[in-house]
Amino acid sequence: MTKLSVNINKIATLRNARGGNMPDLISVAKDIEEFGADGITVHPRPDERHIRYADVYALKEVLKTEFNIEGNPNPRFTEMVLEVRPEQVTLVPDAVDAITSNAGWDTKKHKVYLQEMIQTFKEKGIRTSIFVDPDSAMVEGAAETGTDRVELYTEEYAKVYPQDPEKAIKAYADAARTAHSLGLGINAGHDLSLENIAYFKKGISHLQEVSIGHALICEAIYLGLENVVNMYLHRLK
Ligand SMILES: CC(=O)[C@@H](O)[C@H](O)COP(=O)(O)O
Ligand SMILES: NCC(=O)COP(=O)(O)O
Repeated sequence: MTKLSVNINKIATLRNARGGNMPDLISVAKDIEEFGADGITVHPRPDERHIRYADVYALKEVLKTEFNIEGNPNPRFTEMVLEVRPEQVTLVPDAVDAITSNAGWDTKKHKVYLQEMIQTFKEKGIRTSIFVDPDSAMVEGAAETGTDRVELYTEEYAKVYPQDPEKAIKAYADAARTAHSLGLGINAGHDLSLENIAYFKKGISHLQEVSIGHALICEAIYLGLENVVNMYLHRLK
């Protein structure tokens, strides 16, 4: 069984668009858990353009499933994660102005830094995961940091999948084999969707968890649209 952690960044994006509290992030997270998801993921960014730091503390109070906090472990992020103590922290090397995550860690170059950060989080009992490209050398570097898991950055898979699924999965299957042989747990995420998730799951053995946000929220809007349009039409009769 692969766990599904729903990334709710986009719910916060929508809420922030009007400055009020609609949709209510906390209620949505609780509902997502009720609907059966295995966890909730958030990725607070320094500009708080979607998830706010205050949201993270509020979520911790109510969540019953696994809480996964993603981000670049700058001092503010690190302090928050250590206070909140989620089940999992996923370290992502995103630049302050990045529109979204766009690369995995160079685990060789940043090995000492990552070792220190991983130890800091693990001392508080927080499971750790390092965001990496599907590159066995980077997975090996991650293993040397002492992390519990890696998260395979799946944007490239999602991009290539529609033209050539076999080509799209190859590097990920190799990287996952390396990770498993080194005793690392395997997570994956970024641009996974209803279209590409089943093939990914089939091709990656020992896939423990996927975190999915952007496509899942788009799909939820689209799949709910006909129903809601009809509910309005009914009220306008
Ligand atoms: C770590 C990762 O893969 C990201 O997909 C992420 O958490 C999404 O962040 P945004 O919602 O800010 O694009
Ligand atoms: N770790 C990936 C994640 O949380 C969600 O990524 P996306 O589905 O929003 O691209």
